[in-house]
Amino acid sequence: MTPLRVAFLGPLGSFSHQAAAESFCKLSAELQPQISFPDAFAALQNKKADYAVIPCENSTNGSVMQTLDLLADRDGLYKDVKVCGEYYLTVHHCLMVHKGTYPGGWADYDGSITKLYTHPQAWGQCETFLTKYFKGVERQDVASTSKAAEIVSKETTERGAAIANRFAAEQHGTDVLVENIEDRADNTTRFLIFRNVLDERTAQLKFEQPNPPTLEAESALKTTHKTLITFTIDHSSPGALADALLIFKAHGLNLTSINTRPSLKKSWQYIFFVECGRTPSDENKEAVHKALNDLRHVTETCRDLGTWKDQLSASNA
Ligand SMILES: O=C(O)C(=O)C[C@]1(C(=O)O)C=C[C@@H](O)C=C1
Repeated sequence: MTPLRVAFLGPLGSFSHQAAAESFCKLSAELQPQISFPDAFAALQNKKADYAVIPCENSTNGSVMQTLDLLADRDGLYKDVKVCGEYYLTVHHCLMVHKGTYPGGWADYDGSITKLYTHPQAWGQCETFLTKYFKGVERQDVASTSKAAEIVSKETTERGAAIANRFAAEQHGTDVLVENIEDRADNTTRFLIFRNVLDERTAQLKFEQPNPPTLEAESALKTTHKTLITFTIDHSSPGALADALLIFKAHGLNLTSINTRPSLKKSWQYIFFVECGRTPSDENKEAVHKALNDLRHVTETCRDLGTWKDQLSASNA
C-alpha cells in the first residue's frame, strides 16, 4: 500500500510538522509541507493529500482565526473536507538567531535585536517574555514559526530573531538563545485532523492519539465523540440563536465550545461554530443526525463538519 499523504503547514520544523509526525507515527505516512493552511485544505479537497493536520486553538492564546475562516468556507471551496480526529501538542517556544551571532549565548546578549519574526499565534503565547526583554521591538508576522527560523537563518544584514520550535532550529541551523519562553508551561495547541469524505481509502481509519494528555477533572468521563457544526441565523429574529442552541440540549449534545467569525455577507452578522460532545450509547446514536435535521428549520445555513473521538476523554476512559 502506498503511504498516506499528510499535509501540514511548513516549512519543516513547524509545530504543525511535529503534530503531523506524532499523530501519524504509527502509520506509514509521507508528510507534505504546505505554504499555508488554505494550501493544505486545497490539497485535501483535490485529493492530493489524504489528511491535513491544522491547528485550531491554543490553551493560552485561544482560537486560530485563519483556521476558523477556512472552516467557514464562504466560497464553497472545501465542501468535502471534514474533521476526523484531533491531536494535543504541548508547545514550547524558543528564541533563536542567525548562527554565531552571540557566541556567548543569552548571557552575551547586548540588546541589539531589532526585529522579531513568528507566526501570529505565537506572540500571544510568549507575551510575558517579550514584554520583559523586547518591549517596543518591531514584530513581523510570517506564515509559520519554521518560516521565521528559515528567515533568520538566511539573514545577513539585519539583527532579527525568530520565535519557533526547537526542531526548527535543528532544521534551519539557527542558534537557540532561550528555551521555553512561553508564558505557561502547560501551553498546548489542539490540532484538528481533516480528511476528504469522498476518499474511500481514509474512511476506515480511526485516530487514537499515541500518548493522550490526561485531565484529572475529567477522569470520571468516558470517551466522548465531538461534532463540529457551523450555522448562520436570521439576526433580526429575536431568540434565533437561543432556538438553535436549545436543539443541542434537546438531543443531549453537550456544548463544548462556541466561536464566531464575520459572515462577510452583511456587517455585524456572524457564522457560528459550535462544538458539542456526547458519550455514544444505543439511545443517542442518531442524536447528531436528528439535531442537524432540526437545526435546518431554525437556521439560514447549517453544515456538519464532522465527528471524531475526543482525545481528552479518550485518555481517561
Ligand atoms: O507556525 C507553526 O509552527 C504552526 O504550526 C502554526 C501554529 C498555530 O497556528 O497555532 C501551531 C502551533 C503554535 O500554536 C503556533 C503556531
